[in-house]
Amino acid sequence: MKRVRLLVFNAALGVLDYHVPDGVDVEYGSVVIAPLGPRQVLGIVWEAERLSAQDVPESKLRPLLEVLPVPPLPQQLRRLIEWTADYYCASLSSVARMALGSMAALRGGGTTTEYRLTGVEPARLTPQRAAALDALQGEQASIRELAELASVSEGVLRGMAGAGLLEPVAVDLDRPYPRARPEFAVPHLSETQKAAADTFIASVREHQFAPFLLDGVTGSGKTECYFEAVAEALRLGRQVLVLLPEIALTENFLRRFEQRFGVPPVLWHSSLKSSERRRAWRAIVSGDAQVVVGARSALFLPYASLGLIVVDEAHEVSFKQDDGVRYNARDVAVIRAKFEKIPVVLASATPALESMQLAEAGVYRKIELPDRFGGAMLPDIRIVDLRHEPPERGHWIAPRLVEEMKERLARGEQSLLFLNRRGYAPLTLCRHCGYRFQCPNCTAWLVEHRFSQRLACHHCGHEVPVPDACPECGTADCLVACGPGVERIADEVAEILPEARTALVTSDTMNTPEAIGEFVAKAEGGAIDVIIGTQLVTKGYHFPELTLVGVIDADLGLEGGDLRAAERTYQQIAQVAGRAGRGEKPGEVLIQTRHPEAAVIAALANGDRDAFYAAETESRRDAGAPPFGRWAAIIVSSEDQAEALAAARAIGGTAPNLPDMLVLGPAPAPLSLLRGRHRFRLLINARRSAELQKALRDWLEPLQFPKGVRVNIDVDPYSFV
Ligand SMILES: Nc1ncnc2c1ncn2[C@@H]1O[C@H](COP(=O)(O)OP(=O)(O)OP(=O)(O)O)[C@@H](O)[C@H]1O
Ligand SMILES: [Zn+2]
Repeated sequence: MKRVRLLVFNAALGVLDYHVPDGVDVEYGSVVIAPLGPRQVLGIVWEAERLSAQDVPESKLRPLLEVLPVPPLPQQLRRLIEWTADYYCASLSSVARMALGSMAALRGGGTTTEYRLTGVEPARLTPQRAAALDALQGEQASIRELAELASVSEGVLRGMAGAGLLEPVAVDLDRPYPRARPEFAVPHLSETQKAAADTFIASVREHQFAPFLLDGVTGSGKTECYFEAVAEALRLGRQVLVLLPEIALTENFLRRFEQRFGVPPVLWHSSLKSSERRRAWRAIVSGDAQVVVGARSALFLPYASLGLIVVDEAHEVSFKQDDGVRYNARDVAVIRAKFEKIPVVLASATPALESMQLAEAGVYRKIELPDRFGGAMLPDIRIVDLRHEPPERGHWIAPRLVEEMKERLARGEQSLLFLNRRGYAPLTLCRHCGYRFQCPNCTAWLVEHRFSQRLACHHCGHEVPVPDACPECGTADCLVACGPGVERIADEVAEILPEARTALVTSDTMNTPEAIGEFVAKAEGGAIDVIIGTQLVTKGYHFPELTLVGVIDADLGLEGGDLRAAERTYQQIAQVAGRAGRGEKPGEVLIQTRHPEAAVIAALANGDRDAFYAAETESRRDAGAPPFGRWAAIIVSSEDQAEALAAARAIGGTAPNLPDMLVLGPAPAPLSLLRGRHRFRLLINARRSAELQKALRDWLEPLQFPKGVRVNIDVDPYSFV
């Protein structure tokens, strides 16, 4: 090639042509450095006919500077990048960026320097050094990462290195990962499990596109089944990608994986240290990484020879990314499998309605595991009607649930209380003047956190200490906490069962792998009597002694204008209920509600999943909602309210008039102020036949907005705030 077209990592420019100097070898997919004005830019060599660019005469082309020493991005991945950009109305470069690791990873292996404590403990220390010594026990990372961990400046750490308190360690960036062993601990599968596993194994061997919906009740052994497919891919020397919805779940997964295959898998997520990131990326690209477990961002990496993708807890909404490229990793995983010609397994006990529909239509092959493993029964589910059995004044746990918890404690069994609300109380107000604490940057109340003694915004992170007096009227000791968060429930448990050993499980308390690991070990070892947690404890865990689950407020998720509220409530409660009675003892679930008549609550109480899906399907069909119709959202925001409104009106005013597309709005978003930006939304409801993305592009591309305005398109939105 003498002339190449590059996808460049510069949002404004996008595509540029360059000259290839003599003696330089490039292929499609090569990652290169090119000159751009006085600077340099990273680019990927792309098929010229697939990207339109300005025609520049040969003589004006500037030469490429360098081809980076990494394998070219494979063709299947380039097609996936194009598909994703097209489907989600995103720029190619923003999608392609997710395929590349750090610049350092692209530059090649070698070594990097990390630091760790030497163990020297001087007699006298500055408070900052003392704090750093405490915080950095057992850690090894770059100075910058350690500074962040210890909340001190890099200067302090450099000083400590100079004083011999920290020592440098050379880290080989390309050191290989230990090899996973498919025969390390082969389980004895039940007949149904074996049939499922054999189907997956055959499919891995075939190396053809095959989407599966693994629909198995909680505790049926879905993991064991797809592990057999992983084993087969390992035997064949192909790579496997397992996507999990949250980093918090990886800890548990790592342990199970290690028990089965003898070594942990390769991790990929946003909080890896830079050296781990480089090592993982390079191993993924070379094919050395056999099994990669990650959050959604692992989906776009340039695997050398992918043989299988698993999306576990595939119904989880966190597979949908809500900033940057607004893609749904579950859906893109299926598309990737198609381009790679491999099987993809979507595993869930509560599949999304969209997935069920695709299975029914024969697009996905449904594999069912209708029973729990080892003869365990699904738990008994009962309703506590809070209108007839209210908790005591100022309390949140109804008497019947209290009694059941006491019984469990007496028998040495575990209980789990679920409330999907972090903090102590969602609203704080002044008893004297009615003042409510609100976030200055967002349309949201500040949530009280008792442990940290702060009022915090869960949207932007704004925090203030809890004041002694009302900031409005100045009255002292007049603030009241309204409503419960998990911290408040934990207080109540301490009051009613003072002798119980409790664990509070939220993203505030379980924010490191160590904390999660410690919790799991304690819960499994019977050192915890009552677990109180948010959605973090609803899935993935297997505690055999856990026999009681209490849902504190089943109505919580049904409030608000979310189009998937009923489905989400169903999934969340069915999942948390699924933690009960997984061992030999039967489980029981009590659901506290004020709306026992609501279809979703009734379906849960009757254990009638089909009834729920049938009712939900009908209401979606009536509303033209997915999977029967499609939604897209346009979110317009600016720090200036008038500017945002004007832009939203301009968009609304030029809305296309198409027979298969209905445009609603603009209207102020429910979160009309978020991180200091004023927000307006338009919602588009389209028939399946509509060319939705094309219509959106034709509509929005000609429009021009002031610099401060952001216009985001959200195709298949999950968030309606
Ligand atoms: N064939 C088997 N042999 C031994 N143990 C098994 C087998 N199948 C499942 N188990 C055990 O049963 C428990 C439940 O299995 P697993 O966690 O895979 O279920 P799951 O379907 O993923 O459940 P959930 O959806 O609730 O997370 C686990 O502890 C698992 O190790
Ligand atoms: Zn805020």
